[in-house]
Amino acid sequence: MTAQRIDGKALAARLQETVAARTAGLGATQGLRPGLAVVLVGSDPASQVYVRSKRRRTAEAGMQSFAHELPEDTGEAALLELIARLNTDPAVHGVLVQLPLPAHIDPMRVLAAIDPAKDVDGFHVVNAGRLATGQPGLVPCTPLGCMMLLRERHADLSGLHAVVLGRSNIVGKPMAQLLLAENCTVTVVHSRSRDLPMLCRQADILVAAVGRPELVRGDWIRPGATVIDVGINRVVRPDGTARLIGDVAFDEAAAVAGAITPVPGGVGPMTIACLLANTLIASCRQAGLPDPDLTPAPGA
Ligand SMILES: Nc1nc(=O)c2c([nH]1)NC[C@@H]1CN(c3ccc(C(=O)N[C@@H](CCC(=O)O)C(=O)O)cc3)C=[N+]21
Ligand SMILES: [Mg+2]
Repeated sequence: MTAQRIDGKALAARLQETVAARTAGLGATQGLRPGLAVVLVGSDPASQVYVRSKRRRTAEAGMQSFAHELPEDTGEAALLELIARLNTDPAVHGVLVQLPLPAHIDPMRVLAAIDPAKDVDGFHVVNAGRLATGQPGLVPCTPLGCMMLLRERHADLSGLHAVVLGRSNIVGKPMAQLLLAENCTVTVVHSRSRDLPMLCRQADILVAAVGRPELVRGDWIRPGATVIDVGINRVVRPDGTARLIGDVAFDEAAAVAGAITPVPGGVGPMTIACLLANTLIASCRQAGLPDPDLTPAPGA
């Protein structure tokens, strides 16, 4: 048996197209142009690549992109001051501070400073609390993208057993909340869990988000399960070139699973498309407009 490959790159392109169409509509009917500010502190090369890619996709969607690149030795106070300015800037509807931050800056303080209405990462405790209590807010991009990928395979998740491997605030915990809201039975497992392979084998849906290259082997997968691989691990080949691998040993898992997302081309592209979707949603709410319809136009 070979699993269905869930194509995140194609789904992300479709979502981005829909977001771009709705963005153009907002401009034409409301004179409103969504704006996203992306803040990068320091010069971590991987972060620079991600941030550049976010800016390019923001512009492609017809949104305004505001770039703020601060030196590595920027103080926490200066960063908080910038966030305060972005919070009150009417042209800015979304604020994203790229993580990780340099060690001398407390990420919790920084995330707490972002206006929850502009928190397009969905990392503010107010948005985390809204998600946990079933109230409308902004949902973290990676788990939101994972839910859209799951919908490619499952019309209804009700009653399915979902196992989330990883308990981070940015993926594992919000992922568990979203699955619970879709009536899954949810188990969250992590590095201290006893017998990880046995626990993962219970999963109709397995979401791997631990950041350990190819931790999940073929014999951890229940036959026919849907596997969502959130891992983005950069590994260097013997010849010195780099490649990306997931948290799941793809070939082994694909031989057992019913459906699986690849790395690259799975969750990663959906994360950025959902960032644009969140920026559009935040813009509409700040303008007092209803949420945009993000289901693709017929034939798209
Ligand atoms: N405040 C904040 N918000 C984030 O959303 C955030 C962050 N900080 N820090 C870093 C992580 C990582 N992240 C990715 C986004 C897209 C891809 C992506 O598009 N990946 C492509 C491949 C890209 C490549 O080739 O390097 C793929 O999987 O196909 C990956 C990783 C967002 N992050
Ligand atoms: Mg991917």
